[in-house]
Amino acid sequence: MLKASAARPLARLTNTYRVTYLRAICTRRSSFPAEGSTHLPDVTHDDLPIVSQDVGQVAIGWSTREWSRFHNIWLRDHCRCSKCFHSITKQRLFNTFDIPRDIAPIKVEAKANGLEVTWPSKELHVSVYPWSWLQRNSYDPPLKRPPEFTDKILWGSKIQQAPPTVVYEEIMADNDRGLYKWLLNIHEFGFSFVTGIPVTPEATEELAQRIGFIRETQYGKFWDFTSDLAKGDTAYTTLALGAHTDNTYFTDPCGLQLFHLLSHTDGSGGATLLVDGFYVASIMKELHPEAYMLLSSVPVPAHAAGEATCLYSPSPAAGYPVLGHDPVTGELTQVRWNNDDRSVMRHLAPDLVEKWYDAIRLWNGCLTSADSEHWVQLQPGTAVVVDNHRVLHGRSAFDGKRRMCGAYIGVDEYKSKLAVLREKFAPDAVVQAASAIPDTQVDGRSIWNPAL
Ligand SMILES: C[N+](C)(C)CCCC[C@H](N)C(=O)O
Ligand SMILES: O=C(O)CCC(=O)C(=O)O
Repeated sequence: MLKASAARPLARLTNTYRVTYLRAICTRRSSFPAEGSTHLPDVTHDDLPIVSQDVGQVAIGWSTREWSRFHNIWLRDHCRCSKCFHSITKQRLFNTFDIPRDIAPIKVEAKANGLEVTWPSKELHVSVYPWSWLQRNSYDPPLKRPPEFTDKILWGSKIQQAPPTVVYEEIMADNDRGLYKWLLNIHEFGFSFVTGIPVTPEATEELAQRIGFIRETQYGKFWDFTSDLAKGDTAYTTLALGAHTDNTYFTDPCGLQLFHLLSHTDGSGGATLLVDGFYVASIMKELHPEAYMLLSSVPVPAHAAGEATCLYSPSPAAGYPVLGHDPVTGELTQVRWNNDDRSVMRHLAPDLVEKWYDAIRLWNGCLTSADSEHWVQLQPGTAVVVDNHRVLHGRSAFDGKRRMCGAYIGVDEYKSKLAVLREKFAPDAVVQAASAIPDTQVDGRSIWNPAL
């Protein structure tokens, strides 16, 4: 258990690992502008905001109490007229560095479609910024934003009462509705089962490719494996594997991992373990904040060295902390944990060694608790996909002949497909509001898409 006396070594940790903002995370005190400090006002055409020019800035009065200020250079840099922004490729066309540092509008006007700014230039140059886009991107102050997307649903062992599941046929249907449901499951729960899959590697590979192209690694592209050590990894044995995330030895661990048990004969065991790393991290943050901070700041080196032709370790070589956070919002964004693949802990300050081992002991205790573990015996025809940045997986030991197939999908491919399906099935409020402005929707994608 970490004692108060850990404060002194942690002070050194503060310097070494820039723990200042991490400390804010652990004590739930954000050093970031408090999101939601201002309510998102509702702009309707009959009460346009008040706009005015300040020194170097444009001020927008959403209501008597709520104002936003945008720097002139920021507004000019974000012009999305057809001369400044390629409406098909969605790339910036003009040279940001041609903007005079002290640029100031000739005039600013509140129009039904948004803020209209006329800039000094040889030929008339007018920029239009939709009100909803300005509200979404207000930075001075940040305005309360509707939830970017559906929230994550943290779960423990009780998930077995209603595990997220989609039927194969739905996913494979051309209308993409089943595919969207599947990816929403993964976004919300960090995993999803798929039932009704033809029990072949070919059908399973086709299923994986509905999300995006398969991520090839030293284990091959689409894997069809058994306990024959065909590859130099304990996954290719009958051994039990504790809860882990894959690819801790890669700088960029895969985003999704799909497993489909094709057969298991002449033996038993080989049950699949799922643990919601975000759920377990939330418990650690509440019960063991100092341990949480260590797991969030001490880098953990890892390697994959079982193949003569490969010797993987991440960049930087020190690796990454078990718990990764968004440097802007401070939210937990990634769990990286595979104690079997962990390399020599050569970066620990001497007086942190025991504290770090205490921290991972607490972490392991929470991971392996009955409240966290969801065990399931996969059957041929049912696959499981896990978000490898959140959900840990493992398996019990087994004997007999066990054939498992599956694939990795890169995290960016997964998030890109989900974003494209969102455009189709759950268009963003800003995009909807801006669609009234002509020429903003090109090739089915708005130039005001919040992802740009
Ligand atoms: C390719 N397949 C998934 C079968 C095996 C992957 C090897 C697992 C490795 N120890 C890791 O944690 O990344
Ligand atoms: O064989 C299994 O069920 C899972 C193996 C595993 O954990 C892995 O390949 O990362």
